[in-house]
Amino acid sequence: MLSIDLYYDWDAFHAHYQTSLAPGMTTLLGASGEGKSTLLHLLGGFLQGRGRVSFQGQALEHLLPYERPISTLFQSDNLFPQLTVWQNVAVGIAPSLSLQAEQKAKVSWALKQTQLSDKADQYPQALSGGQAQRVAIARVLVREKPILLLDEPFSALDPALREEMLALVNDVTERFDMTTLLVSHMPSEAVFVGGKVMLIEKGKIMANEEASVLSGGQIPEVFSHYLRMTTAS
Ligand SMILES: Nc1ncnc2c1ncn2[C@@H]1O[C@H](COP(=O)(O)OP(=O)(O)OP(=O)(O)O)[C@@H](O)[C@H]1O
Repeated sequence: MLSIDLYYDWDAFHAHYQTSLAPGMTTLLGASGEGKSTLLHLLGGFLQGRGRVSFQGQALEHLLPYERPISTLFQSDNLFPQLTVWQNVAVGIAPSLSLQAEQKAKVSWALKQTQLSDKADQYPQALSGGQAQRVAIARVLVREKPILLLDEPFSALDPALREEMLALVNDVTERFDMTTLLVSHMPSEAVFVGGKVMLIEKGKIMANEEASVLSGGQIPEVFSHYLRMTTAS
């Protein structure tokens, strides 16, 4: 269980995130500027907030980003352009890139899982957007961190490819019993991936429900305003 009770202030933005996440997929919805990315940055340790965050009883707030049991995937720029695909994954195990035989086998395994074995020697510039994000997912696999944070990583991809990537994340989450938090501004993504859905407004978690509530006949009132806004825009 990932337990969150975090405060963050920036000018007129006063966030107090209070919730807990069970293993599995959770999609974090909310309009622009409501505080989705801020929450991910606080969890990842890239922003300094106040309060507590713990995973399976272990306090995380004093840990540096690389010490936390967390991998983060951003919208873009997840790869090092000067490194090959293989090296971009290997760097998740050892920044020096000097790997033991067993670790090398793990990189090959992760590339196979993400269907990138034939791209191992290529550089990121030669990849499509979807392939580049798959490399980033392969690195997540070798890092073996139990928490995965995704900040709209597939929003630049076309809808079919986006679904393919979401299915891959879903599969990885299930197989490795991960706790995955996906930032999105598309309610349809929450329905597609299943699991839980959270709604954020002005730095507060307003709802944390089964994602199926968004596809049922009776959508909870708390989501109605947000859904009206997204369908209107
Ligand atoms: N370092 C910062 N510089 C400027 N504004 C900040 C900073 N940190 C937080 N904010 C404010 O925090 C609020 C939340 O921003 P955040 O990026 O988390 O929202 P978001 O829900 O992820 O939006 P979007 O969907 O547009 O990415 C914004 O209103 C923003 O003005």
